[in-house]
Amino acid sequence: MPGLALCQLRMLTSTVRRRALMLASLHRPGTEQHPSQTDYSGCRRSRWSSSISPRESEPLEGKEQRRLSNIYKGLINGQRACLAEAITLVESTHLRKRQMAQILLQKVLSHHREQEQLNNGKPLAFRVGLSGPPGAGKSTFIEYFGKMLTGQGHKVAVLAVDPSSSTSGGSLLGDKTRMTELSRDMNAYIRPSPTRGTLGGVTRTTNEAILLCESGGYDIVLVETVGVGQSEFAVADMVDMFVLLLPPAGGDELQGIKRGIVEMADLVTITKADGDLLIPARKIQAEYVSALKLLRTRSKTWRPQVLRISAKTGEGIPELWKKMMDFQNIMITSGELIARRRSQQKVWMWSLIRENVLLHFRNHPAVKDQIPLLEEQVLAGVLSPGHAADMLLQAFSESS
Ligand SMILES: Nc1nc2c(ncn2[C@@H]2O[C@H](COP(=O)(O)OP(=O)(O)OP(=O)(O)O)[C@@H](O)[C@H]2O)c(=O)[nH]1
Repeated sequence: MPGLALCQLRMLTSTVRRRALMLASLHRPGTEQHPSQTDYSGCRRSRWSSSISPRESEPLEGKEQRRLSNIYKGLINGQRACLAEAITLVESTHLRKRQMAQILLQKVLSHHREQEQLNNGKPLAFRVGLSGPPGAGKSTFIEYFGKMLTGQGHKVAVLAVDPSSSTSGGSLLGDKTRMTELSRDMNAYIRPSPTRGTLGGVTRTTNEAILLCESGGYDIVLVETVGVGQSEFAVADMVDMFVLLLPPAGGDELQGIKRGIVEMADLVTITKADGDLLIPARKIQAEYVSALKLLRTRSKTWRPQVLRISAKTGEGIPELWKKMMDFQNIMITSGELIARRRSQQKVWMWSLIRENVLLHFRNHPAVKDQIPLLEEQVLAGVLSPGHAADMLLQAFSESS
């Protein structure tokens, strides 16, 4: 390895170690710092202008410290306004706000771990992903289900991952007007999908929002996504249980459902099983029962099942909740739930790295101007994709 590269690697290793030690001390009980005391001023500025690491931050000003401190206190005391403010902070693309968000998240993580220890190591909340094609009946179901759960004394948060909102500028999912009753319930918190950002960015902020909701005392977190694009896979990677909602319609309407996503499902739920739709719902249920037998299972201890529900009559919904709790108990007892969460942390870290590295690459002066030209040549068939990628990567590595 050339001397310069070796030297850079050593510097990077020591920076990473220093930072890991600093964060570890933030997590250790008894060594937590108040957000306002967390000072990263001794750290150098990174060349990665797009990075969101607190390593880059200037010390917090007094008013920023007070703001973070108020948000944190309000959040852990269950104040919805503070939860909303905390999520707005993590969703912000403004660099300074992202830095503040990271400081808040460190503190929240530390609080979260303490609470889990007090809870005998058991998770504080049950994270459930809900996905299905447009019109499957997701919001009608969440409205009914959410009300049932708050009626039983739970606190329910509904978060949305909606890739279409980034392009359309409006959020389909989690929209409060879709769940009028639940949005008025003081024990429910509904957060629409952010209307800006890439899917990667939206999934990162959703992961962070889950943590914030849990710290705000919400013991059931429902993460809703529309069954298009890659968002269902992203959601399956951030929850304890992934539930697929399918309408009682076959053929064309279900063609968009990817086989891969059925494999991710811990439960398949056929919606609208009432009135004239009851017979088609039974038929679809039987089809999915047969199809699931052929698919490999994700868990060693849980076999996915197919249920029928109606959010209009409420039929099947208490049974669905019972199945969900069975799943949670089995997964906690077998240790799979904790293992799933741990591996999700790694997936999350790598997806963050991928997103940041790609952004850095695309914006790097050595390649930025070349990208449109090379893309054009690849599209015209003049240059092979492999050759174009090699040229860009070489230009990048030579200048880094
Ligand atoms: N009969 C019957 N109709 C239902 C039921 N649940 C939902 N619907 C109807 O199905 C349609 C779509 O329901 P939504 O809850 O808006 O579906 P969604 O999946 O949230 O739709 P998107 O917002 O497009 O993703 C509406 O007209 C609902 O009234 C049900 O249990 N029974």
